[in-house]
Amino acid sequence: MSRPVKLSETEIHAKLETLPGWSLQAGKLHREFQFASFVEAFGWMSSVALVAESMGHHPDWSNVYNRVSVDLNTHDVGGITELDFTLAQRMSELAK
Ligand SMILES: C[C@H](O)[C@H](O)[C@H]1CNC2=NC(N)=NC(=O)C2=N1
Repeated sequence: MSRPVKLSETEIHAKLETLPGWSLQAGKLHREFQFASFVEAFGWMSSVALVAESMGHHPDWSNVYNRVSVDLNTHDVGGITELDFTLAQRMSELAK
């Protein structure tokens, strides 16, 4: 696969307009997800894990009971790329 391209801050802010709930925090795409229960949160994480593995692109995340805190960036280029926006979109869709 070709190396993903690091997006500029202007590009990131423009693309964030289309992603409700997500923001730029400490150079990463950030969102806090909340679910009805631990089982729902963990079930969502399991679904996301399959998507992430198929993309070869993985979230930084942590889970406390029914909440999951997510940060996305592309370690390989030290910034945010289209891969992060694609994963963010899939995460939001799976949480609906
Ligand atoms: C070789 C492997 O595909 C790479 O190290 C992938 C794995 N998952 C990854 N996930 C994230 N978030 N960023 C990466 O740069 C990255 N690189």
